[in-house]
Amino acid sequence: KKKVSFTKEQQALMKVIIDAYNKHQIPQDVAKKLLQDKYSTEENFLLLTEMATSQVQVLVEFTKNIPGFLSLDREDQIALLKGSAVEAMFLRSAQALNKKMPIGHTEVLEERIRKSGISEEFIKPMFNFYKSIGELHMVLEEQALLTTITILTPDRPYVKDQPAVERLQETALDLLRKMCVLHHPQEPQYFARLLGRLTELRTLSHYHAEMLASWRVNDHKFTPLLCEIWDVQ
Ligand SMILES: O=C(NC1CCCCC1)[C@H](C1CCCCC1)n1c(-c2ccc(-c3nnn[nH]3)cc2)nc2ccccc21
Repeated sequence: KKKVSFTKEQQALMKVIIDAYNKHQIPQDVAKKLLQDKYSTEENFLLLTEMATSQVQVLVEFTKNIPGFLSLDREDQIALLKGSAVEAMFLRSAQALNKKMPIGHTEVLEERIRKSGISEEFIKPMFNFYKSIGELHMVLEEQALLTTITILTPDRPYVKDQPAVERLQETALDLLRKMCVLHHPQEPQYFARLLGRLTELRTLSHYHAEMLASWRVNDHKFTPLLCEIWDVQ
């Protein structure tokens, strides 16, 4: 069994990120709502915009707890949030679908999402991503670090001081690499597989504008915050 040791700084960083990740869960559980009732396409679209709006607020609070994030140039902080919001939403959605649920609940939830009103052509890549995340059986630390690494992506549009972001991301990557060895000792390629999901996530988020437009609703209404962060309307 490979020995994994963490420096004092890494232990402190992990605690801060886990506390922030736990604190900033989505207030009410969208999966529970979807399991309770069947909603119309209009209601589902409204639910999506409400959940996504609260998730962006949660994401902003979470990033404030990432050591070093608030020391970045303020415009770069905004560029990182804007650049990662959709990816963070799909990561959270994947975790919502892959959470342990009573027998049969996951299938009902999956069906409700397939029939929610999003057009067929996007269901496949979206569920492929959800399944590939589920197969990894990430522990909480890995989920929190993966979200952190997604936020701290240096090559987002309009980021001026990329090296400063790279330094922060590298710290989180070093920690994630060790976490993977600790929690998945039998899978030496696990860390590489995890990072491979970020490529799939970026591809999925390229479809996002089209996905939104494809919902069969009369009026695609968004909150002011989503208009800002999703570049819509
Ligand atoms: O609310 C949701 N996700 C929140 C999860 C927590 C973070 C913030 C987003 C949506 C549901 C909305 C209501 C209709 C069913 C889907 N959701 C999605 C989903 C579906 C389509 C788009 C999308 N984006 N652009 N066009 N469609 C995004 C996300 N995947 C989910 C997997 C598990 C649980 C819920 C899931």
